[in-house]
Amino acid sequence: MDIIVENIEKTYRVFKKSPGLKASIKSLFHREYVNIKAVRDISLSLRTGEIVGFLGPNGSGKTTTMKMIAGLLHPNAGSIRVGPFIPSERKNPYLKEVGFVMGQKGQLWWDLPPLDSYDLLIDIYGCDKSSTMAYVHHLAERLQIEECLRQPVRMLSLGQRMKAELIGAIIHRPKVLLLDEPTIGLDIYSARSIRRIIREEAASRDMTIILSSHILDDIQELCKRVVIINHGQLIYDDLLENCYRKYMFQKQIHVKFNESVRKEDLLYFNQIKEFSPFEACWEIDRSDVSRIGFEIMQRFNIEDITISEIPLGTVIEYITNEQVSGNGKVSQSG
Ligand SMILES: Nc1ncnc2c1ncn2[C@@H]1O[C@H](COP(=O)(O)OP(=O)(O)OP(=O)(O)O)[C@@H](O)[C@H]1O
Repeated sequence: MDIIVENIEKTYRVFKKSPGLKASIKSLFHREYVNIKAVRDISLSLRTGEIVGFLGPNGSGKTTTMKMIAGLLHPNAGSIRVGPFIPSERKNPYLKEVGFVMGQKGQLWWDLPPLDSYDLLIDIYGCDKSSTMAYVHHLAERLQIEECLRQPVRMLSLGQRMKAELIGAIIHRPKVLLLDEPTIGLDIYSARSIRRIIREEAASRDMTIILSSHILDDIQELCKRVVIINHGQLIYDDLLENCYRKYMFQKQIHVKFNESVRKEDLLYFNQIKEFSPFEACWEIDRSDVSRIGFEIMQRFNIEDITISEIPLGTVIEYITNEQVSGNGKVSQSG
């Protein structure tokens, strides 16, 4: 199912109360509100089956945008269409096509075992009971949480709970999946198995997915395209490979020294990105890396040296800073 978002905006109206008893009493008679502009004029389109990564600092408006696409919030301006549906109308046929995982907030009932919640969800979505339960067990086996399905959710570990939440979010085989920090706080094995299921399920039915994550492995493993949101605005939209290409002409040289060094004594001073007396990191043009690496090794008493690509996190940081300072243009993937 395709998703077309045009010029959406969302402002929250929040009750403002100053601290103290006097202010509390005053607020009983005179309430003051402030407006928080969470999303300002975001436009975006996704083709059926596309998986797009949402990146951006905390509070930049990613969750708010996803909630509007899910139909949980109404935009103050602009429009959203998902396939033939307008999400904010919250019609049942749309709700049956969309799944939402919120890493910070579960949809499973806390005191019930996941199986009981799944039973209720099967009724709510009107799914066929036996084939859906077979699907649940198939997913649980692949996620290795079969033995957890009969324990109350509150007794599960974070990783087990997130896996159970993912099953709950896709139990009705939605065509659109919104994932907001699905691997937050998980160990690498749990995060990896969640990513594997998302990838396989997406491919098996051409699911359109928006994935918001601060875990860059999630983005690198699952998304071909990334969107960066900052202060409620979309500031970048392009293929992930183009993000890399933009900074591919450089590599990083990380050096650990055996003794303390002074920054001003180091070579290629203006290409140093990080420094502490025992460590330094340079960003150097690819063609100069071996020559400069060799010079550093000859000149200093070195414990360790590594040469690597610029990490995605750093690339994203550069792109965000560039867009904010007005040096770059928002890219648009076709
Ligand atoms: N229910 C709400 N009521 C009032 N303000 C809200 C509400 N939800 C979010 N906000 C505010 O809207 C802005 C955007 O928040 P949002 O949760 O969309 O950001 P985010 O990019 O998802 O952040 P994070 O990466 O931390 O999850 C923030 O300033 C936040 O404080």
